[in-house]
Amino acid sequence: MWKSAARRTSLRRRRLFSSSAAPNVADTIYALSTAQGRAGIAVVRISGPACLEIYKALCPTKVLPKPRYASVRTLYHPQEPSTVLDSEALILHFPAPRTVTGEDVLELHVHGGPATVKAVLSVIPLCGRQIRYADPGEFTKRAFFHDRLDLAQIESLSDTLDAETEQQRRAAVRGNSGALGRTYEAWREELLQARGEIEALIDFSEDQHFDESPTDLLDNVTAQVEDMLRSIKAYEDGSQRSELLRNGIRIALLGPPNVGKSSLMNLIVGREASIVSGEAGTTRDIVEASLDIRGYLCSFADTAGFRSDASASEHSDLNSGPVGAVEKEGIRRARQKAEESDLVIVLASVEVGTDGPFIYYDKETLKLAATAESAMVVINKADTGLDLEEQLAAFRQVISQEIPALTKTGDLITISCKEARVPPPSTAARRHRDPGRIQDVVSTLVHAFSAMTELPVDMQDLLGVTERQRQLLSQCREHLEDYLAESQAEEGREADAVLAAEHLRYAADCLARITGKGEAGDVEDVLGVVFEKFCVGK
Ligand SMILES: Nc1nc2c(ncn2[C@@H]2O[C@H](COP(=O)(O)OP(=O)(O)OP(=O)(O)O)[C@@H](O)[C@H]2O)c(=O)[nH]1
Repeated sequence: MWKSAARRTSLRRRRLFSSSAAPNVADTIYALSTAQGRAGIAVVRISGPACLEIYKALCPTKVLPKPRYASVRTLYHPQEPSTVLDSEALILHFPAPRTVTGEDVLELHVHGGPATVKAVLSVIPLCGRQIRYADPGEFTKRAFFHDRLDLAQIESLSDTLDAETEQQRRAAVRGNSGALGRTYEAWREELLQARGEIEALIDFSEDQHFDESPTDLLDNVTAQVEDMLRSIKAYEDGSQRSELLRNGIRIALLGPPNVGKSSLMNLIVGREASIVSGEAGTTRDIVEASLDIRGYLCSFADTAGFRSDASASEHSDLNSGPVGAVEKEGIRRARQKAEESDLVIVLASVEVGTDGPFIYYDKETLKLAATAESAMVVINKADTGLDLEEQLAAFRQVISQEIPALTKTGDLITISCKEARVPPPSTAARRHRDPGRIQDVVSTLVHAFSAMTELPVDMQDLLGVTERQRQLLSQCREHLEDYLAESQAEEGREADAVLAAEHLRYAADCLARITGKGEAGDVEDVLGVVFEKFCVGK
């Protein structure tokens, strides 16, 4: 029963490829599956009908190893039997169909010296006919073709190979299990079933007896669709979180000129990415730097200092001179950067004016931070040693009263980039001290990242939802919303069951495109996008 179902799926998948896009499975493909260069071992993977022929040509005197068991063999040149290519290679044979590609697979684990690898790779095409080096991603394409993986799994495989940070890896493995594909497929079948029932009712209700009235049936389907819509919204939300992990969290550093934005960014990224100078307005354009902060990929943007009219009138001794055209453009870009960022750090500083010490900040930067998904406020130059209790209390009030959303990520952090830059007296002290309290900023950032990307334990699979899947899910959601609009009778208008059923079909098609069960044209488009990132040997 299972076998015939699997065979049907496989045949259907074969039909989905046009002749130009289908992998030529009559060819046997091979490739180095480990990285290029000198290594302890190198793995050559072979897939296709000529696996046994290749084995016999390379190891003429020894029987084929037991399936899935590793055996040591000497590899010989297929045309010069006395030439040994590798005296001790490990061979694994996986017979079709339950293999990574769905075909016969042979793995040669050879010594990883470049000459050995080159020698083995060069003789494989001599072992039989229609044997060639694999195209990028061809092993995975064959796995899809033979229904061993769905497209959601292939995307997560691609993400797993690309993962550079711990959090990217965590998001990628969530899609590997196939759970996402099973959910999409279950939803699709549910929609097709509902559509079938509605259509049967339209076609036959007049001459046959049905247990359910058309209204009851539409009501039941409506309840199902509403349920599914809730789940789809959760999946769309999950994808936004996983995108933050996958593509990195964008952080904009905002504040007036000279408060220490470049100094803070350099300290966090650990290098002189941005110019630090006592001259106000040094940073005119966006300076960006990417780094891994405790497993999270982040992209920091140092921006031009804001000088708005409000702060100019309040702190006339710091805001001297009119704002020129270049500075204006810098501020415009900073504003745009802030709007595109996931997290905004507003930097203020302790300054001493003619009337004594004060906290120098720019109100527009606070407002921009309030509209960001996450924000934090940092006060720099806390090394002045001045008593600022009163000013701090007033500043807190500005934040909590005028921009209450800003307080959601916690209290103000006071730091000193200057003290952080002065090397502590000894190595031991360096290990234990953080004189400028820069680590407080880093810890608060990590806390914010975790809140922005966190999902309940039972929803962790949603971290595997990719941007491509999200777009199709949102199209699916729109069709389901259209179904709801169409299926509900309003005053003066009867529900149109035919149109409603069509919306269910469109919604089901979107789900089919996620897993690769769509129509031929769709699948080929999607394959192009999904496979373009794959390397040879995968
Ligand atoms: N006292 C003191 N000075 C600091 C501190 N951090 C930075 N500075 C000084 O403040 C000045 C401005 O620092 P930057 O990091 O260039 O400030 P910025 O906000 O990037 O400046 P713009 O590029 O003009 O917007 C430099 O002279 C720094 O040495 C600090 O914690 N304490």
